[in-house]
Amino acid sequence: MKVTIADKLPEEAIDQLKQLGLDVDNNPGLKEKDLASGLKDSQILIVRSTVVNKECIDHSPKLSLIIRAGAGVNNIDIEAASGKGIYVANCPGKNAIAVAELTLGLILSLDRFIPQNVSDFNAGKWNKAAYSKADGLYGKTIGIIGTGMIGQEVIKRAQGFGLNVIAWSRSLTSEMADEMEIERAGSIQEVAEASDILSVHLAMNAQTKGIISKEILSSLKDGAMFINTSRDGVVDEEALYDEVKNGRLKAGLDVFSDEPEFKEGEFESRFQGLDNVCITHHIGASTNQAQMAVADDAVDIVRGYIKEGKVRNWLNRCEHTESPWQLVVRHYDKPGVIANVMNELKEANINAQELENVIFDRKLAACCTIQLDAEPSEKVLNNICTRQDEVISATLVPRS
Ligand SMILES: NC(=O)c1ccc[n+]([C@@H]2O[C@H](COP(=O)([O-])OP(=O)(O)OC[C@H]3O[C@@H](n4cnc5c(N)ncnc54)[C@H](O)[C@@H]3O)[C@@H](O)[C@H]2O)c1
Ligand SMILES: O=C(O)CC[C@@H](O)C(=O)O
Repeated sequence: MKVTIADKLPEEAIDQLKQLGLDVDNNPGLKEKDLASGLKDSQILIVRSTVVNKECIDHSPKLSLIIRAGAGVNNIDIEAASGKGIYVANCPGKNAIAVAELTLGLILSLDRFIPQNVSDFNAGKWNKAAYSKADGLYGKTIGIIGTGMIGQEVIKRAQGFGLNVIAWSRSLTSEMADEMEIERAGSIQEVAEASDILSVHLAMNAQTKGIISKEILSSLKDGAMFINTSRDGVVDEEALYDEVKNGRLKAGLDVFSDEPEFKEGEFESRFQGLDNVCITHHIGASTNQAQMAVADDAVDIVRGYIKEGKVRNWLNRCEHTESPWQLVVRHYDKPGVIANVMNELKEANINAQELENVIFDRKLAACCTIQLDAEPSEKVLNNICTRQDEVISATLVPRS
């Protein structure tokens, strides 16, 4: 089995994949356009930020598993993968601490002008007067949008700095907020109005696109900080640019729309040269600790897939098959038993949507659970049970 790695992974992870007996095509320089012609003979693709588009998926006949060595999966066309029966999995939470650490770094940098201090120092300029005008963080309010893995790590660290935390998240309950010792808000707007710092930690998808709108940004206090370490698309970047250009807001960004796809080289951005903006090179996840944790997780997903046929963190599984019936067939463990059951269902024009076969100790008997899109008749059930040397029992259970 072949695995292609289209981004940089630690050597240790590559060695572990080889030890699993895989043919490893380690090609960290591959870009979206290189993948578009497809992966001719790879069953597994591991990427970080490299875009995996529909063309790649449509032209990769053997591809069966795509692993995002990271959290966000908006660089993978999941819909196209689902249409071709390709598993998509990610490594959630493994880089959350690293991103939270950077988030606090951006906040401190903006408050204490750290990048400008260093840059002036290196240019041989001493400017203590200019850099002695920080506000300080203690006792201020940070608003967190999205209390997933990263949001929660940011909250802990912000509390360590003596910041008050107010948060909005679609699944944040009062009980959870009490446990985290934070204030729960009813809307993003409410958070923005109360915050000196607004930090966004949402996944990027159709519902979160532009969710930090012009209105949200304009309801931030004068001089407030906006921090984005999630994805550029969650914020109305035009509105953000206007707010920082006119000096009303400060921004700390690890993600922005004209982020280069290449790893090293010259580039231009309208955010360059603004003193109230601190931008990093999409390095939220890029600590050795996080990269090792993510890579270990990716290898573990591959291991589970090739050894047990199971994909951990499988993201594009249909949550509800809507199959109204479940057929539970206890049977003797021998060749052709399930094929014969399936044949009876096929003759009755019944579709089996999901199927799981498990085997019992002593390897004599097994149990096959099949989700069906229609109710089999008595006759079909009797036909299945007729083969007494194969089937022990067949029980039909309604799923609703
Ligand atoms: N800067 C970096 O290097 C870096 C590294 C890791 C992750 N990220 C980004 O940060 C994001 C968050 O990462 P995480 O590990 O906290 O993920 P997570 O899955 O734990 O949290 C995602 C959050 O987004 C919310 N969300 C998702 N869909 C939503 C919707 N439709 N409406 C409202 N809320 C929605 C969830 O409720 C949750 O609060 C990732 O998706 C990724 O884009 C960036
Ligand atoms: O791999 C990276 O460098 C970025 C990863 C990050 O954006 C993520 O979503 O996990």
